[in-house]
Amino acid sequence: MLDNDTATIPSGTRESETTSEPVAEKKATATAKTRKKTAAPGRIVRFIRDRRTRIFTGILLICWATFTLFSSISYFTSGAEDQSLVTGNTIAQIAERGTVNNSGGAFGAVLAHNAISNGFGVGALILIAYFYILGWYLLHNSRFSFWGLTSKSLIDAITTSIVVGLATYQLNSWVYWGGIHGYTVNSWLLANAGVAGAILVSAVLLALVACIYLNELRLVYVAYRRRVNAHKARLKEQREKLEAEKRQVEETLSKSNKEIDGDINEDIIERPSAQQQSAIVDFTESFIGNDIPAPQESEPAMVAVPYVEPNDSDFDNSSATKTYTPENDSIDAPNASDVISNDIYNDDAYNLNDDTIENESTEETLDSDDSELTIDVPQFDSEVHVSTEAYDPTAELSRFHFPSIDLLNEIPEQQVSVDQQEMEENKERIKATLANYQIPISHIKATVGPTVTLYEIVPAEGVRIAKIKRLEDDIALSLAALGIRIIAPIPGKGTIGIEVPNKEAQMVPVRSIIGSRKFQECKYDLPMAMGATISKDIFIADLTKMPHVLVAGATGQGKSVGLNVIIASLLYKKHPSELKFVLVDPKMVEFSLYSKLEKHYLAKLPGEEEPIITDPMKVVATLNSCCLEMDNRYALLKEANVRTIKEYNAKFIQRRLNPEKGHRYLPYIVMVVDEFGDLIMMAGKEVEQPIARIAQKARAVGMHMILATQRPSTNVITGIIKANFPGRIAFRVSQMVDSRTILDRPGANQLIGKGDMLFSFNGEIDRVQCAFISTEEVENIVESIHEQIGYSEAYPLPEYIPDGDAVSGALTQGNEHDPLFEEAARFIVSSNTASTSSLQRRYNIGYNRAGRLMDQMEAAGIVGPASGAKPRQVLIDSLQLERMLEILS
Ligand SMILES: Nc1ncnc2c1ncn2[C@@H]1O[C@H](COP(=O)(O)OP(=O)(O)OP(=O)(O)O)[C@@H](O)[C@H]1O
Repeated sequence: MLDNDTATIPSGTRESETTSEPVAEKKATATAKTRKKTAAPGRIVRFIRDRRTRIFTGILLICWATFTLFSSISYFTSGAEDQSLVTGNTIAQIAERGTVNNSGGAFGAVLAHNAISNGFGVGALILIAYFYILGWYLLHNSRFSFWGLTSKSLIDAITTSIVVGLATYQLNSWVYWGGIHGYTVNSWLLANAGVAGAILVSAVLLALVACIYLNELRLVYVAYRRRVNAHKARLKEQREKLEAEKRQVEETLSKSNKEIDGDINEDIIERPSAQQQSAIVDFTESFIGNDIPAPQESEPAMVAVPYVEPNDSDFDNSSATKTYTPENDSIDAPNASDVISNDIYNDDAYNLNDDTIENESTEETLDSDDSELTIDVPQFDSEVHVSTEAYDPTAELSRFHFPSIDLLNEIPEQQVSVDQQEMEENKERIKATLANYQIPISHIKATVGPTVTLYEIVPAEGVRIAKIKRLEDDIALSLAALGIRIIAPIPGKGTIGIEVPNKEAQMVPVRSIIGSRKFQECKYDLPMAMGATISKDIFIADLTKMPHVLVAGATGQGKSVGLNVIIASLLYKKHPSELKFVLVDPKMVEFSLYSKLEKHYLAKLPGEEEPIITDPMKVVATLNSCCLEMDNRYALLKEANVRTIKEYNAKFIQRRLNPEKGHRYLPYIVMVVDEFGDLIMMAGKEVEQPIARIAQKARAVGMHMILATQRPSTNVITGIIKANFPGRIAFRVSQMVDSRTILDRPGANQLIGKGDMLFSFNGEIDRVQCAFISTEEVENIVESIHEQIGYSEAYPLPEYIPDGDAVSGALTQGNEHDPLFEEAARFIVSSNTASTSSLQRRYNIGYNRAGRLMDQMEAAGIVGPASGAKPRQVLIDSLQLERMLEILS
């Protein structure tokens, strides 16, 4: 430290050392003295600021404050007895004289007496608090304003002393509650300024304290208001909720009553009186308000008792307003916690068709002399009547975000390769060629597209269109260009089009299509962004309208790119809960990239390892399984009384379909089969049949198919497939006959390749330049989805067991039962309904397998024989079944 100090001696001082020794010595001594003086306060400050000093002082202050607090509290209780001892004696004398009552001993008694009676009265407690706060700050090494805290505390203590002193001035007490200080100040004020003056001074002091703590007071007030407002909002919300629920219950009741009015058989029905009905509403309301009444004999036992059943599907915590049903003959009494849930499914609501309603939990019949209801209500095909919150299919993956558009490459628009001169020359050639055949034209206009330029001709009056059409080859010859296509006439335009390929084709980046406003705002159910038309319009088609698409084109013409664009555009628009793909790829390389989407977007057979199907035999099983899924979906639609998947899902979202009855949200399923021709060659009819079934029927249940093939020959695209695939995409094919197979007309053979395609739907043909998506872009999209949380597994397709194969043969011939036999038998017996469709739905199996199970149960004597449309009879109970299963095993 000293060394350092020496080092800072000014240079002038050092110079003088060399000139005169004695002067230098004097100066050095003086400097050292000054330095000593300045070093001393530095050390003190450092000592005070030292963390250890602060902690120790903090502890000391807190101990001191605690001792003073105890002594002061003790002083208030025992001070009167100690007063004579404390007054006029030193601490040593008090200790010598005898026992003091103060818990702080002689010292505590004197301390408290001086702080309270001789000091600030109860205001002394503020000073104790001051020591606590000070000690706390020091202990925690917190930054604070010492003088601010000290002055505020003093002002508080003085104010308290004066205000309390005035308030207790007349009080005949052993202690000055405002201390000597308060008493003296008030004596002076009362003597000189009167009572008004003394009150005014107290009021001014209180106002001063209020101003000092204004900010803190404001914060307290704001916090208080916030709590009050939050409480009000909560109350309001609860009130609204209760009102909404009450309205729903009333609506339901009135609907049910109307139905009852219509159908009740007068002989056996006692209709509830108006009084009973109002009691019912009250009863139901009290449940909704979580206030569950204990079952009482006089209470009307009637519909709409909310209850919660464990739900094994997506609908955890949902409750159902369930009433008496023929199956359970009773109502499960809810417990308080059960009733908290709001979601209500009530497919079963009002299926009252038996007599007395029983409360199962209490084993008591809820009837009384005047309120027993004997009701026979016809079974309605009751979809739901009460719904609260809509079901959100995306809830399970609510944090899923769609791939960003930035994952797609931004490719600057290329220069259009058709120059003005080329265009003019082509126009002249077309005119000249037509003139050679005496076809005058009144107008010609060119539109430059990404791959072709369209020359639109308006022929002079009286010219026959067929005449121009016949000149296709002549015009092509005169233009010396390949791939000329004549559209005569252009639908809806009244002109004739001649498409002439550009010398250089322009690529259409997928980003320009998917990122376009048209696509982003597109409301199609399954939008396929295809590319750009000749007039550079963005071309989007809705797969649900197609509803199945056939894609054909010679090798290397852009099929795979086209399929990737379709898949990518669907991924950009559909949430994983809304769409599933079944990807079939016999080439094994085209769709392998998508395997990472397994837990988000893919559907596969149970137990299947690979999410992309490559083995032709597995393709057969998968397609058949898709047929089962289609059948199951139809069964669900039928039960829900709707015709399309959209109506079904809408009903399900409104919670009008009970998941416990097998209903579920149905995602669209898009099956993409690449190299369909190879599959037909390998598996023939086995592949064709399920494809034809799906193509014929699956549209309504949201299952759509895209088949791609290099060989658009008639033995691949058979009549039955063609008839059921109205949407066709043709990339370039080598022969006109292939074009005819795929499009029913020539044209695809005149395309120029590299994504140049014809899109045909319902007889209308559009020439489109397919958007280009690179493998890297596909990878980016897949990766951005893969890295997000998905479902626990791929969407399970129903298990498919082929008819007549080894397994099924063994099952039936060798008297061996289906692996599901025991489970299914228990299900049938416990539910007391033996219907094949219920097995189908419950186990997600096909009709054949469910039928086989039923036959096996019939053979085992569990169910009776089939009797037309009626369900079979269940012949045994659970106990008998268990005994039978034991014997069978
Ligand atoms: N829309 C497009 N825009 C620009 N170039 C394209 C487009 N589509 C395809 N191409 C080019 O054509 C090449 C072959 O395309 P693609 O792999 O899709 O052909 P394919 O018809 O699937 O062939 P194969 O049947 O042999 O698999 C691509 O690598 C690409 O260079």
